[in-house]
Amino acid sequence: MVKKAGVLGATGSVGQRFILLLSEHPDFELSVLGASSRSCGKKYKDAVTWKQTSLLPDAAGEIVVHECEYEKFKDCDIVFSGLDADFAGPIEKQFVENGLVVVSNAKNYRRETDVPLIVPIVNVEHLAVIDEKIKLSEKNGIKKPGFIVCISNCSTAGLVAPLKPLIDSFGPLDLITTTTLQAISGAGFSPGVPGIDILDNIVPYISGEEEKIEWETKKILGNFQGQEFKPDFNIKVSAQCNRVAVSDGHTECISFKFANRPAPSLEQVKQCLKNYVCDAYKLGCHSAPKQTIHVLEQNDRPQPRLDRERDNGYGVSVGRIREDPILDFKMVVLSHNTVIGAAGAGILIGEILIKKNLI
Ligand SMILES: NC(=O)C1=CN([C@@H]2O[C@H](COP(=O)(O)OP(=O)(O)OC[C@H]3O[C@@H](n4cnc5c(N)ncnc54)[C@H](OP(=O)(O)O)[C@@H]3O)[C@@H](O)[C@H]2O)C=CC1
Ligand SMILES: N[C@@H](CC(=O)OP(=O)(O)O)C(=O)O
Repeated sequence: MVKKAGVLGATGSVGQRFILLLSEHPDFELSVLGASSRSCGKKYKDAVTWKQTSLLPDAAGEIVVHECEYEKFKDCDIVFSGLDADFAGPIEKQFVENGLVVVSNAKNYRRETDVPLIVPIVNVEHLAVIDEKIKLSEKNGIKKPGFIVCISNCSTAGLVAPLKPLIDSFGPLDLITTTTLQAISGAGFSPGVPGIDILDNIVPYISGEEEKIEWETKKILGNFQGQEFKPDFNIKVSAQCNRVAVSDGHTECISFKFANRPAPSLEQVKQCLKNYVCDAYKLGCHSAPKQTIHVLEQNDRPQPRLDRERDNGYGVSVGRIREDPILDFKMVVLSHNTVIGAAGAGILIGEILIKKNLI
């Protein structure tokens, strides 16, 4: 059965990507849109400053935008949130308390010990916590409890995607370093990155980003007991983040060292990444990438403009895999920040929730 979907923050960078991905999606019907009081009461086509390279879908353009009040969304089976993090906290909390299922891009609840932080091509197993939550609520007489699932930071998604299969095959990592080259769309549209700052330039600072990558990686690569997540604090992660003049697609130069000796060979690392099939694909999810990790052998790839659309933006590209004279290996990773790093991840999580009968 097709599920009714709402979108919070529908006019923003992530929200617009949600609109594109939900229009003509076989599992979801786009039904309610929410944004700030600046947009509410207007048709979506009049409220939004559309910045996607695909045209605004006609049907979505006619939907009237509401304020982000849960009553307006009460018929939704799932609500995807692309809200500005300054406002997401209380809004999403109120939605969950009133029985709604929220899949959020905002950072506000990512560190809660009982909230799954999901990269849907990496740690689907963490959704077991939701299963437990639902069973417990049902025992207490609550039929359809609300819950929230958080989507990770976009650079964190690109980092953990190739590392998880390596950990599964060769054991834990000891050290990880990443230097990011992040696209402009990652900074959102209100106000967004001013042209004068980014043209002919690189900005070597993104507020809060390094801390998020360093912490979220440990939760996603960690475990859970009962309903509580146990981040893997044994992994040491160091991130340096830069904004570059690219529209979409975050690039990361990553180095890493395994905890166990001897480390695998270069060939074993490449083969492991090539062979990885994510659980979402095994579940038969519509948007799951057929090839989760694209291992590129050309010396000058991946490149954002050429490689970000692999598997419709749900696949991650990895190139220049080589031995590292300080750590074990280094490589360059490219992931689409608003697809597998944000809205696409949300949609894929929604598809997984359906497959697992959690919505
Ligand atoms: N861009 C990316 O690649 C990624 C973004 N994220 C996260 O996703 C979220 C959205 O980011 P992004 O799309 O880039 O941000 P934008 O600034 O582009 O969009 C923000 C959205 O929030 C709405 N909004 C702002 N204030 C309010 C309010 N007071 N009440 C209700 N709605 C409000 C805006 O509506 P209006 O147009 O009416 O002002 C707009 O729809 C953020 O939490 C961000 O950190 C996460 C991963 C990646
Ligand atoms: N900070 C990211 C996007 C983002 O908003 O991340 P988060 O959801 O972790 O706040 C970027 O600039 O590219």
